[in-house]
Amino acid sequence: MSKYIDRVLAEVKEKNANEPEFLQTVEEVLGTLAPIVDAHPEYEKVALLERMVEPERTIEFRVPWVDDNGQTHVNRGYRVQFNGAIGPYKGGLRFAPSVNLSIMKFLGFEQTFKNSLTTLPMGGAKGGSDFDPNGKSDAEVMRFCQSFMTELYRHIGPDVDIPAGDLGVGAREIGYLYGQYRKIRGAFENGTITGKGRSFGGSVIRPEATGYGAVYYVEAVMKHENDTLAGKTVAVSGFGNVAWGICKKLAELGAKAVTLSGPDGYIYDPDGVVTEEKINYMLEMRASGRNRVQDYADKFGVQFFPGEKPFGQKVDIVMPAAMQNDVHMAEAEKMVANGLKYYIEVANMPTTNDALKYLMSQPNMVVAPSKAVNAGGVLVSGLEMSQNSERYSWTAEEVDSKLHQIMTGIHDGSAEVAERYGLGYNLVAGANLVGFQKVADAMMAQGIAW
Ligand SMILES: NC(=O)C1=CN([C@@H]2O[C@H](COP(=O)(O)OP(=O)(O)OC[C@H]3O[C@@H](n4cnc5c(N)ncnc54)[C@H](O)[C@@H]3O)[C@@H](O)[C@H]2O)C=CC1
Ligand SMILES: O=C(O)CCC(=O)C(=O)O
Repeated sequence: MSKYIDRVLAEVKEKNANEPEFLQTVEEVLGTLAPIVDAHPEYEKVALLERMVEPERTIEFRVPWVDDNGQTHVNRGYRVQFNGAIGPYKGGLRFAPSVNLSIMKFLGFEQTFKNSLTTLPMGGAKGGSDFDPNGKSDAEVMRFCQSFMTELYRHIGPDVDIPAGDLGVGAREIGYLYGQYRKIRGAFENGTITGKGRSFGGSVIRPEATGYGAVYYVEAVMKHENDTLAGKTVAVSGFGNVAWGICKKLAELGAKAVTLSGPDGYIYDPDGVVTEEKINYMLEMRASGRNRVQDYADKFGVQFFPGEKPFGQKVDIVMPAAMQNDVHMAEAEKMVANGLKYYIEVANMPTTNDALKYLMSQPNMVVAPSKAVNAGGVLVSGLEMSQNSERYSWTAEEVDSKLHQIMTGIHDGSAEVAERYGLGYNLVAGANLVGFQKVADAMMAQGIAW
């Protein structure tokens, strides 16, 4: 690794010692950038990396709300506007008790390179709150969203910053957030939020986009490996929005997800989550707010493994699609022992750095990085922004074909750049190098404005 990268990493560790998730992603990304950074000694003089690891702006605010019993609660809200060099800030909002500044910064940093990979003009941001929508009534979620937006609105706009959903924020929350934004702004400025309902400017395929995009990426991997998706078994974790899109597209293409998971454990369904009834039931489980995957096992009479993760099942493909750091060394060792060939990250940073390195060191394993694999969500959000600007809606075929084409391009572009730098079929390094280069070029061209 270059001396410059080493120095910046050491400084980041010192400055952000209490932000483990942020340090983890910075270490992972910077650890792959030497081929470009070494070829550009001019980066050091203008402190390009030092600027890239510091958010342009971090907003932290109080979110008071009243529950159904009249009791007031206070949560903490965040928006981290990480890097706006290639476009307005763009990235989702996460509502989960685990949300803190470290998690917001890791997600904003990742989002910057992911958005660059999509080829669309979007900078990187992330936001959210330590509010847990699970177990809350609709009215409580609405009051929370209204209070959250009452502060957030002054920091966002169609050319400034465009939030969307992420973990814990789906169509319902986006509706409430946009309703309050419209009220405060006094204008139908729907290009400020994506993931909206169809009746007020949402794009077709946005709910499915992250999962569909991930499967399109897997198709491109299969093509590279002279293999096919049809007939493959897949271990999926999570049962939320992204897992749902994955299951739908896999079923359509003749493969099957055989596991789903939640905080309570995982289910194993040997027939696959392939029928319309099972796939639709995932939506019901998510909407119930119970956050329990055991309900699937009870309804369809399949095995439930309480307190366990699904990664030890012998399958053809593993796709973690729930939380960060779901896969540690113990899970990685099980996958290797099972002879797994395809490890496809979907959730943001689902793998610890030591487990990721271990998996990447296996000669017969293909490892695909989340910032490329899950880019379909923000990509269709970008297409939603285009449609809102045009005041026009594209058809499902138009959106889906753009999604398919760009996801294939993300895979092929990452593979090509990794080969060019002599790294072989290294999709992790390839994605980082492609994502970084565009942001670096834009920052260099814009001077030391930030
Ligand atoms: N929604 C989107 O468009 C995008 C989401 N992502 C990432 O994909 C992942 C999943 O997001 P969504 O499906 O949107 O969220 P979601 O809120 O719809 O679902 C999250 C899932 O994770 C499960 N989960 C929560 N805590 C868990 C735990 N401790 N152990 C195991 N499972 C747990 C929940 O039960 C739920 O099934 C997240 O990492 C998110 O950042 C990435 C790109 C876009
Ligand atoms: O659609 C978006 O803007 C957000 C997507 C997102 O949060 C992500 O890519 O992690």
